Amino acid sequence: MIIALLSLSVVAALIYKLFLYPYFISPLRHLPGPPLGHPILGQLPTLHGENAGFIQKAWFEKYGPIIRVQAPVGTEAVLLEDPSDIAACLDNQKGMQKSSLFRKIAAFVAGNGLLSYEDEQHDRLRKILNPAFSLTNLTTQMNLYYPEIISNFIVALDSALELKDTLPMCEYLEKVTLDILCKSTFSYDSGTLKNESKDMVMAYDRLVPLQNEHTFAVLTIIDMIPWGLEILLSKRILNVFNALFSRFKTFEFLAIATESMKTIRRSALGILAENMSSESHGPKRDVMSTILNSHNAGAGRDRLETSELPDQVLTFLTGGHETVTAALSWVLWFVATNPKCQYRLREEVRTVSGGNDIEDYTRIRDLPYLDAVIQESMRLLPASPILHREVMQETTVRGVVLPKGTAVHLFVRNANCSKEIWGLDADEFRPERWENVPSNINLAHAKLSFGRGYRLCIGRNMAVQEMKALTAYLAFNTYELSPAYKDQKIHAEYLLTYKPADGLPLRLRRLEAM
Ligand code: HEM
Repeated sequence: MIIALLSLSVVAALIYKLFLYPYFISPLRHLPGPPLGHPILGQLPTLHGENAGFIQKAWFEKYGPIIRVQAPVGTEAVLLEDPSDIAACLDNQKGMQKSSLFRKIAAFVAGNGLLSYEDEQHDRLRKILNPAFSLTNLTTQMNLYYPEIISNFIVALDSALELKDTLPMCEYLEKVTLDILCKSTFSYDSGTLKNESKDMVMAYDRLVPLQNEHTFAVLTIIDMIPWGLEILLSKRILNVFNALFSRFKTFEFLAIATESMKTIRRSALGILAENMSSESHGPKRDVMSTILNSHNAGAGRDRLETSELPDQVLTFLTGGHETVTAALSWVLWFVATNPKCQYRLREEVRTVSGGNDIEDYTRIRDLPYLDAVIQESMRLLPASPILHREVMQETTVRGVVLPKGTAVHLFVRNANCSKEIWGLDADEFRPERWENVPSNINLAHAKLSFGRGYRLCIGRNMAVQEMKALTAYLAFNTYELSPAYKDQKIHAEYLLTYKPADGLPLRLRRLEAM
């Protein structure tokens, strides 16, 4: 009898969620939008994938700048693509916050930090961490890896090129960006380019592939059960049931992630303890050492607890590695497929290089065409093409009242390609557009690839600096890049970052010494 009643309530709840609510009750049901899609998954399969952002372009063209779609299991999402709407949402700290599902997942894979916190916790941490990313500190951090790690990259490419002329560029970029990130954020030699097997790097390598559709599907479904995700991802449950999880394919990722995170936290604590010791601490100027200095000097709320430190390392790894790799991959793609741009870039870099390398980074930093190429690549193919928000307090967008709890997807990639801002050739790669930006263009709306507002990417300057250094010094000063095969097209995938799905094979030819 009880089982029959339970089954009946589940069926009734499903009918309500999947049919009654979206078609007859939802206050957003009158908003234009595509058909509700798959009864369980809704439009989820079209929201992610190879052409994230652009596949929905047709929807925006057909239904207007604010549309409603069905997300999994009866949940709804509102999609926005207009740059000023997106900017307003990102500025609206009280009304909209980062989606709670994303924050729970971020807490699981990156610990307690900027990616998972909101409100006071976020404001406090941001205030403590901001100074470590100041422009003065960035220049010092640059000296920690430039040009040494970049030279290691050249060596790795050169030795691979002895065997073949086409290389999977993402593999090499992932290595060099991890080495750079570890060095500049906590003075750690991760040794990835040299294929050294370090515990922390191996653990991180096991963590990255878990960012896949399976993981997101399982976590999204469990999040639909009240407190489901909070309980499942609590430290106690993960520790006690680890062995059990590893026996089931569906939950295996939980066991792998838990073990990897433990190793990363343990290693990070060891490295930070060493950095804190008096003799090594003084001269170090990496991000974590700067934070540790204020940690030692600060008091009360302005001081990070020692227990909070390893999670900052995890946050920087999660926020700053895959994103830079993805963004750099697209720069290489555009340059390889635009010979004129490559020629001009090389000519510009030559003006500041002596011989085969550029020892002084400050000479690269201000090169206008290099800057334009990076901006243009990040405009067209941003590493984070969609930002996810959840309405916290009833909010009005374009005259539409969005009730608390509504999921809002902000299509940054579409906004970046606004014809109103950039004109009819907005979808084309044309770095020259950045050299003379008309004064009527609102740059604050034209540059959303690092987000905006209180959650604006904390590592944006570090990322651009690194991208400029690698682009100028490595690829174009010494190599000629071209597609790996005739009619090569972009094969991309999007989950947390938008990146090449095929590893970005490119042909490289070493140029004669200049
Ligand atoms: C090209 C490379 C990068 C891109 C495209 C990128 C993009 C973004 C975007 C769009 C956001 C805002 C997310 C939102 O509002 O939901 C963000 C936030 C963040 N990024 Fe980046 N990022 C990059 C590099 C980095 C680097 C190098 C680091 C650290 C070393 C980093 C650390 C973070 C952190 C911690 C946040 C959260 C900030 C907060 O909520 O206060 N990112 N990033």
